Amino acid sequence: MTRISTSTLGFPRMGPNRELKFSLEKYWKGEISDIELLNSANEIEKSGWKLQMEASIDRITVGDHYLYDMVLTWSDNLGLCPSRFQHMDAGLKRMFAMARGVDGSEALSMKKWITSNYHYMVPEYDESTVIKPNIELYLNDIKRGIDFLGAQTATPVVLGPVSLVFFTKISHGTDESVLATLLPHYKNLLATIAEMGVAEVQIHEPALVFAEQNISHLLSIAYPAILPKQGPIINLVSFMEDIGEENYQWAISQAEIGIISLDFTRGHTMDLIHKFGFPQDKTLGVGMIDSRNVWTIQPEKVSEVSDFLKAHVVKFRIQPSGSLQYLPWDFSCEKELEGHPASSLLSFAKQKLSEIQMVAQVIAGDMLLLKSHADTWEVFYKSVASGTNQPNKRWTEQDFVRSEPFEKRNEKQGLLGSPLLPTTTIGSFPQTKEIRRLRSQYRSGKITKAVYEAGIDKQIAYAIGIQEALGLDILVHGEAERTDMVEFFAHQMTGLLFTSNGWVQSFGSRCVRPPIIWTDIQRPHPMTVREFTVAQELTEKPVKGMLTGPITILNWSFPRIDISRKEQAFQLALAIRQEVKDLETAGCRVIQVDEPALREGMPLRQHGRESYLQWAVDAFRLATGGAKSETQIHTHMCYCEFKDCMGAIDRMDTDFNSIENSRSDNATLEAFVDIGYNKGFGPGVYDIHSPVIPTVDFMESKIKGFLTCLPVNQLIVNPDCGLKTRTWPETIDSLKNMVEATAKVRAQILASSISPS
Ligand code: MET
Ligand SMILES: [Zn+2]
Repeated sequence: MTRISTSTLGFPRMGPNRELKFSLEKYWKGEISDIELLNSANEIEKSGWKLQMEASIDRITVGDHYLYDMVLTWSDNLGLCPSRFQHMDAGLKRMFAMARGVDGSEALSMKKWITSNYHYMVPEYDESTVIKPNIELYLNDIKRGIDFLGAQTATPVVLGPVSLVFFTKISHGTDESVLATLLPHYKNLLATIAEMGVAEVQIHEPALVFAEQNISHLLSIAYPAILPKQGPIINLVSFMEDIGEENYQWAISQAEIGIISLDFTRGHTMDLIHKFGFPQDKTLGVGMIDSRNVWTIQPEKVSEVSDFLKAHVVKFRIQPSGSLQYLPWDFSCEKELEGHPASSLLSFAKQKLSEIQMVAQVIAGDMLLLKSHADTWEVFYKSVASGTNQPNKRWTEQDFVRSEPFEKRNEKQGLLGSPLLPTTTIGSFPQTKEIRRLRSQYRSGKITKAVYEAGIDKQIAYAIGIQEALGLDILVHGEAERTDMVEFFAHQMTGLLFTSNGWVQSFGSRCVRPPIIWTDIQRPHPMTVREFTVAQELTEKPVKGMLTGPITILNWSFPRIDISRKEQAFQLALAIRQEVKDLETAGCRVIQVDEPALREGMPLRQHGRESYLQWAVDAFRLATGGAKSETQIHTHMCYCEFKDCMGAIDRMDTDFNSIENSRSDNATLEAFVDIGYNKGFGPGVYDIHSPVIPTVDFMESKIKGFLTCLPVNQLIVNPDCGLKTRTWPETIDSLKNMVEATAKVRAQILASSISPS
């Protein structure tokens, strides 16, 4: 059997026990120095290299152990720095200032990374930006990689120039002009790397998958200008989707590109190869090991790709579909899952390395190995009731529709006793040390359930007291009992698994532990009714029931790969639907079902979008459609572009929609106005990520601005998102100003000094 070679495209950066998170947080507090931070990061990187070496991976990436985010590091490497940070010397302090803001200089904005729950920092290029590379640290990292792994194995990663331009917000010049400024520096960089003697360089061009946004002219300008005629083989890397016909044809025609790495887990990569062929003199990087899901590859997929490669491709290698950064580090730490029926099929980053080798061996002809892999799946199937076993008719057409249209519901609901422009918040209040201690003591069995619940109730009472004192109109219980808005619900449903150490980076030092859907989902008991009741008994004002929607739970979990996402979303929706009923029975008049991840799950390409939005919105409607007309259903969404899914948002048919708005220059608000959105609407009046207290004037003018395009009875006043990352003093001061700003606008309306449209 010939051996098939293997490669990786990146490894988790946080470390086996989130070491990087803790080092970063110490560094930001000034407790450790630059050197100490770098030493800690280098140790983590080395342990990742070791695992990959032990798994005999042929090409292992180096220079990609980003301390915060790849796009941020690369913009910093090249000196892409907006004017407000230029007073700082290049280096770690400046890079973190760009990520987190400093001395009143607002941080770069943060966006969700290509259909995932990872976030990147948006680089900015303004009139004062001078491209001035600062790559000493990077070259040092490469050198360490070569010393550790050898020049044949160590494979430097570079973020490609076209992607860097594509992701940059350019306020001075054009894509072409910024690209032209960058190219000489890329050329030098690649020449410098070539001199270091490595066998291969990976140029990551994530922008390639945005095939509908025509970047091929940028590619054609960039690549001839930067690639060295001699030196390491160039591996052009893409992930998250196929790269579309135009980009594919461009890539296969580039003589200087020796390897093309494509995603075989999403999109239609095989169709592209089928249609246009794959050149015999190039190597195909077959990204068939899913870097975004913990489930091990299905045997049918191995056979399908294997047959395809034999028929169409001469030279290829096996690799993950993208960086393994979207996965936790090592499944074997999950002692509590030992012996679980799913455990032999779950693979974290370390296990993915063996999976790569397993697949490579099967494709090289080891059919016994394939058989034993198929047997593992069979054993699993025999031991679980899978989603396909559920009876078909679990819902009827009517279950997706509220019993009356919005106008009728609106009449019945009124403003629930609130005045004009009701004020509210998005759900969570500051997660103090005390709350975190309470939860962790309960988790570890140090305190009883009764003591824990009494502690939570104290927090609820405090939150209600504050809201009453501030004069807010629709109150929340504050979410003190929730570590995370998905984990909290998933924990109480059957069919989902939890890890104790399965952390994945979401942004900066923040990590999440996505649940793993392993079998049918059910909700055996009410999940939120106790806390709601405690809160509602303390006040005459309406308390919002607070739920996470089915699409967000699905998108922030690792779903089963052999059951459709739609089926899994509907199962989650039915569970939420029961909760809505129980909240109503407990006297809840307003229920907010959060869907911040609706947009993020939307496929990149137009043709996939419609069907996704169809079932995603259906799932939301299945979750909420059973609510009585008198029950006001709210939703909340944040930190994404809404413009291209407005129809879907309208179809969700919620009574109110509170959305994040302040970081986007009212663009979101305009998008709602443009489609003639006629339901209740709460565009955020202040940015909750900033420690700055918004002034009364600032919010008063925001609200008045909203009133120039929306009728007053359609508006609700709220911050951008939940307040759990803020402190109580900040929260109180900000909300006090928000209520005061609202009161001023109300008074002006009543005195008719402004006439709402
Ligand atoms: C990311 S959206 C967060 C919504 C949630 N209800 C909260 O207030 O934290
Ligand atoms: Zn939010």
